[in-house]
Amino acid sequence: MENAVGPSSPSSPTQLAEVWARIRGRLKEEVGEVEYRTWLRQMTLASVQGEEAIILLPTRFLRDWVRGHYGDRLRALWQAELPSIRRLDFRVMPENRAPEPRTPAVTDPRNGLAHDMEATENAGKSARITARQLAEPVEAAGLAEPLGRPAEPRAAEGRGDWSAPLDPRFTFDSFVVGKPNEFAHACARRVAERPASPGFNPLFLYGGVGLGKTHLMHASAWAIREHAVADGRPPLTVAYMSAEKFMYRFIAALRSQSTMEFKESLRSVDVLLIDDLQFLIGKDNTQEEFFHTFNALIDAGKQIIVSADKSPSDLSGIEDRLRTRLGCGMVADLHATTYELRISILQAKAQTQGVPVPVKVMEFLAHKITSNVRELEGALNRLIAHANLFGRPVTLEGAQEVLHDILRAHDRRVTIEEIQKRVAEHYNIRLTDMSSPRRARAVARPRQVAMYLAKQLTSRSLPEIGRRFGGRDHTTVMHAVSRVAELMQADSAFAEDVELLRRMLET
Ligand SMILES: Nc1ncnc2c1ncn2[C@@H]1O[C@H](COP(=O)(O)OP(=O)(O)OP(=O)(O)O)[C@@H](O)[C@H]1O
Repeated sequence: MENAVGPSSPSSPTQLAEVWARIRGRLKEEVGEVEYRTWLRQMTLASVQGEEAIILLPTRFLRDWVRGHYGDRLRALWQAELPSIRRLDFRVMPENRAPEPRTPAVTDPRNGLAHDMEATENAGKSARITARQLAEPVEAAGLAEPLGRPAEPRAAEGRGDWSAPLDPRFTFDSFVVGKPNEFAHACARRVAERPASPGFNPLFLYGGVGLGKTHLMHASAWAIREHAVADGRPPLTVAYMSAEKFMYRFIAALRSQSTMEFKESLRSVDVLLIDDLQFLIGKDNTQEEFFHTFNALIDAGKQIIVSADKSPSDLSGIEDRLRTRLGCGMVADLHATTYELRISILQAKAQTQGVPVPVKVMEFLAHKITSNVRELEGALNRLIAHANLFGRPVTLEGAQEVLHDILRAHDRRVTIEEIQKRVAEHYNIRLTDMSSPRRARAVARPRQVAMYLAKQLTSRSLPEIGRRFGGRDHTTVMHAVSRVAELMQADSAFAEDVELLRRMLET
């Protein structure tokens, strides 16, 4: 591995990794979590050679997109960190590289209609395929390929931009089954085999962050589509979107007086996947629209799969009639991972990447990173990227060094007192006001922020948090948490403030 040269070069691999982590962190702050997760999360730094940093992406489509949309910004961020870097070279990860295209990439992928079709065709599971393409004709679908091969790009047909791409990595093949997720997995498989059968419609998947809800949803959708193709049935339309996106599309349709079009486009799908339904809590109008869409699809014998962080009965803030409907199919939860499942997942992921990872390192990770699979996967990817970058094997010592920041965050327990102190300082109020009965907004809002952060950053229950804030009731805490979440959605400056506090508390 060649490091950067020049006066501002990092002197060690760890420093370079830190530079890269900072650049990613900044970009994430600038573009926001959702955009970052969609387009940028899969970037890997391959090497720094002289004036050039080489960045890898899993597909040609993503490479072109990232280069086209974020290339300049990334270069500026690199220059701010290491002025010696003058160029960025975006490449497709070698194992995913596909032959050059016969046709160029087409149209904006955000409209859910088209992308670098041939990259998808050639890269198989490594490419992103839009929901629209799931509905491509059978002849073009290629039965031999698990994901099918999309047809030639069509002209945009104005189906709206309500559907997001399914993630080609999220299949049943890549899902590791263990005790905590076996029931949810069995349900998702059952739905994939016989969609829209009574008792399994809707399928409601719930569980904590990063435990595989989205993965299972997408896996079902891929499989439903494959089965239809294999049985020679007409192609199915699968639409996937977050509840948040549903709301924004709905609002946009209201504004542009095109609600009929919105309704029709949604009601014409065969399978509807809605992620993170909890976002609709307190959004009564959107809930109502969703309720009607839901009923229309179920009545028409279409499959719906929904994910959320809580079971239907615990989704307070969602109208009763919708909660009842959501719970009337199959409800399956994903439990927190066990040590055994974490080890199995690490083994599977390391094997896919083709990099030997010593058992000791896997045990270490499985012991240390217990929160969710996303973090576990992220840590492993970082180790592997590091090993590739510097041409060294993965070792336990290396892992401790490379992951020191993640491990520190996991070792660290933020206390409610620290949160109160930090928030009080930030908003310039007295610490005692955290537990005082004062209700003036100048103190009530910071208090709500502190309650929200206490819920996010500690494992304390709502009643316990309430007790620490001057003996308040758990419903007050609950209200504070949803109010702050709502304000964060509506006011980006406020959201930034809260995120900043969270970061300060986490480090
Ligand atoms: N059992 C598993 N086997 C393999 N990979 C898994 C498993 N569970 C989760 N993952 C991986 O962990 C990451 C996070 O999973 P996913 O996005 O599905 O979580 P989620 O429950 O939808 O989280 P969120 O609540 O944040 O939306 C994904 O990369 C997914 O592939």
